[in-house]
Amino acid sequence: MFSLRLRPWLQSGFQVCCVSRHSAHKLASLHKASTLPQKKVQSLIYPFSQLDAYLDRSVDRTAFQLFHPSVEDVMKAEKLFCSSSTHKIDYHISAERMEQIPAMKQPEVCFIGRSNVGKSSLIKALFSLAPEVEVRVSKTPGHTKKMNFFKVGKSFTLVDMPGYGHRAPKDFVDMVEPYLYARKNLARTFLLVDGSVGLQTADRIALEMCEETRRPYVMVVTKTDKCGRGALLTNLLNLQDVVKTQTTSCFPQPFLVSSMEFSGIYLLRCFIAHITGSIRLTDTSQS
Ligand SMILES: Nc1nc2c(ncn2[C@@H]2O[C@H](COP(=O)(O)OP(=O)(O)OP(=O)(O)O)[C@@H](O)[C@H]2O)c(=O)[nH]1
Ligand SMILES: [Mg+2]
Repeated sequence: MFSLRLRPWLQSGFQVCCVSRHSAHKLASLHKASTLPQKKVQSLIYPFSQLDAYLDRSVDRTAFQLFHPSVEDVMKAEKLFCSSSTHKIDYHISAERMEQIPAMKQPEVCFIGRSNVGKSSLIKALFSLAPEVEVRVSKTPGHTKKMNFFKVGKSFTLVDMPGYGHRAPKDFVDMVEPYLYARKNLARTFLLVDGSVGLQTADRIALEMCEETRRPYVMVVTKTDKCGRGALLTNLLNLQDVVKTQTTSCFPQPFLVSSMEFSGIYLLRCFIAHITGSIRLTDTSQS
């Protein structure tokens, strides 16, 4: 069904990545990345721009570009992700139960998703400008066992959650659900879905759980470097249809990221800075 919405000449074998993994570590900062050709910088900041050309003209693109800040705003947000003596980015605490988490004033955002979907890798990529912050990632599903809190100065807190599904902690639901329902300063939940395999049954269950909480959440499509454009677009359109027809609290724009190649990381930093009230966007009328 979705193939009708892709350009017929799209070959699914083409990789989405535009940057070799070799140079990926240099891309932690947009300042450094801006030495790359303009077109590459654009597609690193706004990953959807790479896919746009492969979509049939009949497809409505609006939802994919709702949050489209200026490069200046993206740069402004980047500063928040750099540690300094007055703005420390630090691991804060780990907890297995809601009662173990102290109340905090600063807004919080959390990352949930299936085991191995790339939650910890995404937080590590977001914190790549503060490499002293240790975020553990692993090839083995079920690696993150507790809710891990990271403070970004006095601006906001990021929470890395254990995954659900394969090898998830047995008490995952007891651990995470009360947090999603009751955490007062939770500004947004980011629900991660693996872009190379698309929406799975466990993802649909998580989506329902997010809907039940009636709190705002956002879909993040991970590992966009891992499959061809055809497969990624098919999975993305499928997800978009689910968001459009079956959700009420989900932000209509899914965020595309590759934590390996930093694509989409700058935009997500800016979105987090924006929704936590940490920056004021200068100009959205042109976007
Ligand atoms: N190709 C590719 N691999 C990725 C990406 N993000 C994560 N991975 C890989 O996916 C595996 C799992 O990554 P994690 O970040 O530990 O996943 P997680 O969701 O935190 O997993 P749990 O803590 O077990 O729930 C690791 O081998 C990562 O290197 C990505 O953007 N691209
Ligand atoms: Mg993890």
